[in-house]
Amino acid sequence: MAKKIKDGIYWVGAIDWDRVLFDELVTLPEGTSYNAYVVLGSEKTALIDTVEPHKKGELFRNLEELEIKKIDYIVSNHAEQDHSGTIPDVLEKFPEAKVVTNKKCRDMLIDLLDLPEDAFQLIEEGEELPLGDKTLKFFLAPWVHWPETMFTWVKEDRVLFTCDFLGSHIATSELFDTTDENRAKVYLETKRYYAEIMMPFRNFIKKHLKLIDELKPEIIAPSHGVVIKDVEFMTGAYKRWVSDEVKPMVIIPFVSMHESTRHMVDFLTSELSENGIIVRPYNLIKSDIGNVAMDLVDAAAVVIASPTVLAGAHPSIIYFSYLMNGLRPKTKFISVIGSYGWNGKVMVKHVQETLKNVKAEWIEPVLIKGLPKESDYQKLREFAKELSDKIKEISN
Ligand SMILES: Cc1cc2nc3c(=O)[nH]c(=O)nc-3n(C[C@H](O)[C@H](O)[C@H](O)COP(=O)(O)O)c2cc1C
Repeated sequence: MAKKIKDGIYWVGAIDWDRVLFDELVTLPEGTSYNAYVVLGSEKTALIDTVEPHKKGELFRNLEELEIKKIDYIVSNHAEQDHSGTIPDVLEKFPEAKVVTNKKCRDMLIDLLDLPEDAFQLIEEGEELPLGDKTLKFFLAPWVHWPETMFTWVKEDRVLFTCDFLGSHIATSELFDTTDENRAKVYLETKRYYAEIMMPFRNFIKKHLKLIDELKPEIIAPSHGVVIKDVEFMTGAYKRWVSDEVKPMVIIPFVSMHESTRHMVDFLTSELSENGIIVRPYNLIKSDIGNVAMDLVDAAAVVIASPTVLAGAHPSIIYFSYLMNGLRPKTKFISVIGSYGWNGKVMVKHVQETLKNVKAEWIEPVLIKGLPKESDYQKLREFAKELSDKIKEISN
């Protein structure tokens, strides 16, 4: 069902209620949506992005419901197929339409969708495209996810289409973020989206949050999840996430085969809490990596806890470390603890090599042979004290 955002601006996307995994990587506890929009000017009609190809039927039904007979422009804000994948079908149905995007996005769409070069109309940063009584304006937003991403602004209505930026994976029949049912979910799922997708680009995002402050949109319409009316609340949350500030919190992602490392984790957890630090131990065998990523957004420290396995760290620890290395959180301190049978140093080296892009201060690891004994607990107590003091120092 098409949904009205403002006069002449409609949501025409699709809701994927039971999708559980995105990019074969990211879990979707709330499903997701692919938000396409139409902007009906007095002279021209623009479609803003499309939907995942398996949902194209819903997009076409929504266009029919609005009795759209002609599409002049298909604006592509981002080349990824969950937004662009139905462009070839739209072009087939509306052959007179031009795909409007920047040069980089055009080149990517040609590669990803095998579109012909003459299907495109290129725009530059700040260029305007008149639709009659409405005008589109384009802002390039390179690396606000991919290198070709851009935003589309409807000047007269103060609506900003930001594609993945400020989006959230939520399937809901409610269009806006303003219902009580949506509010709680929106904050959480927008943070999850930031953690899993946007965190590596936090320095680029800072610049584009400033652009949003300048534009002062009434409505932000991203390409996943709900349409945002409470712009200040959501950009305020994003500003905190991309800032250099951290919470006095330690995440302990851990694996333990025979409980030795787990005893270390339990002891460290209680020591750190006694020192007034928030602690989140995550058993990686049972945890949703998205929840861990959400805490990576603002935790001051990460202590990775692993037994030595096959002359390295446990594979689940390496999976996590690899993701953390790619997500590049603002974590200030990092360390490793764990139990070994005959050589624990190889485990530490394995983790450190995997985390080479994380720019945090390394705290001396604590390695224990077999089960922790009283002298080992003393080492962990000292480790907890050192870490807590460092965190408190930067929190004041
Ligand atoms: C499959 C397997 C492989 C292991 N490989 C190593 C190894 O390469 N080097 C080592 O020092 N210990 C190795 N160990 C011994 C464990 O590191 C040791 O038992 C440790 O205390 C286990 O910690 P946990 O109780 O937290 O699982 C291995 C143990 C298992 C079960």
